[in-house]
Amino acid sequence: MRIAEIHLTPVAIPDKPLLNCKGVHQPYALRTIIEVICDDGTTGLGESYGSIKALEGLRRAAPALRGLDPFHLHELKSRVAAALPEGGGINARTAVADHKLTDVVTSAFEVPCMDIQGKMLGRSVGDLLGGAVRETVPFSAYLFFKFGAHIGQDKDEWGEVLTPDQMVREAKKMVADHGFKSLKVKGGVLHPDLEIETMFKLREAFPHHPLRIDPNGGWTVETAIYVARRLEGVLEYLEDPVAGMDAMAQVAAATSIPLATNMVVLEFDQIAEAFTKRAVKVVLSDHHYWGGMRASTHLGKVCEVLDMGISMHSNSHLGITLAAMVHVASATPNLGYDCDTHYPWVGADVVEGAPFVFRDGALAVPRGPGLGVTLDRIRLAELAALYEVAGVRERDDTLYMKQFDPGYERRVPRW
Ligand SMILES: O=C([O-])C(=O)C[C@H](O)[C@@H](O)C(=O)[O-]
Ligand SMILES: [Mg+2]
Repeated sequence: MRIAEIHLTPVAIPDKPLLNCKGVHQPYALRTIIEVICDDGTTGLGESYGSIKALEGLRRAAPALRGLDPFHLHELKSRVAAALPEGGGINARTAVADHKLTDVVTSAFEVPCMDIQGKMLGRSVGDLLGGAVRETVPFSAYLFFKFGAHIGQDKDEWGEVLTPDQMVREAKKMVADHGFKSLKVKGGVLHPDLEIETMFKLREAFPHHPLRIDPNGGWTVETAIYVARRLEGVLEYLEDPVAGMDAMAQVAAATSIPLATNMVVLEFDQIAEAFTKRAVKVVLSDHHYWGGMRASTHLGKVCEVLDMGISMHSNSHLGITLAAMVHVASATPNLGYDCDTHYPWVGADVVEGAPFVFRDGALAVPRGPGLGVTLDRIRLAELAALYEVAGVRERDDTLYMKQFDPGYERRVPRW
């Protein structure tokens, strides 16, 4: 059995005007849907970034994968590395949010290859990753401050969320809709004192929910230490309060709150430094840039050995990604925190039916062979058509923010 064909379909998904320290989400988030078809007709599904750089990498690598045995995942990586242009090779960082293009592209094709393997064997991807150690995977509510509406559109169902009380209202809706048992706030948006007040109000409204805040490196070391001192005993972890490993180490030394990251530890080479400098206590995995689903479970093992915790990062995504995330989470024994997901913010999908319904904040691990999801061609065609008219080709939260506030400047740190 060999790979015969690969189809790459960029899609646009309607998104909400969610705020972060760089700006605001555009009306559409971009993804690429990947279909890998073997010579016997077995098809594997994947989902990755939709940026120009990622698409370019996927398009370059795809022809080099023809003839590959879908079980040969080491060869997959070497073929991908060889197919990417110099500078996009194994050691080069890229515009894909600073991730190695080789890892991004390898991962994008590893998922459909493992979907194919599972379909051939009649086993789930979780089984191929060592077997699920849990039948359901818990997620946290991913809470955002947000504008009430996109430019030129009517107010969305969530309305404006720009105050601590409005955030509590958003959290109540998220929890009522999906039953989440922990709460993550995207911070770095309002003045830190208001974000501290937000966390206290969430604590009051949800006395038993673990809480986290993630300003994406948007605070100075001084601000981060100030916030951490105020929130001692309130947070389960503080995610990327500051930018850079040394700054993280400075903050870590000043607080007992564990620091988590998806910004300073993005690849295996960075773990030793984070460990030595005691900069990070919890690493957020993400199969899209850690090199795939298998690599993500290996990351779990490394964290276990180093006595670090492991959690899971997300970006705006659809159901194929969610299936992969759930399988990885199910097969990572030491995953000790509820995973992130943007899924509740996305009002569309490309998979058939509604396979992902949160119960008590958790998703059942799909049982079907492979990933356990089926492509809905009508939905795929709709989102592919949306990509053509969306007018968005790159994520640029700052550029879009300038449409709301022409004087807005991106500053890191912001506060
Ligand atoms: O944990 C994180 O850093 C993220 O989820 C990154 C995302 O890009 C988030 O900041 C967003 O969607 O605005
Ligand atoms: Mg983060």
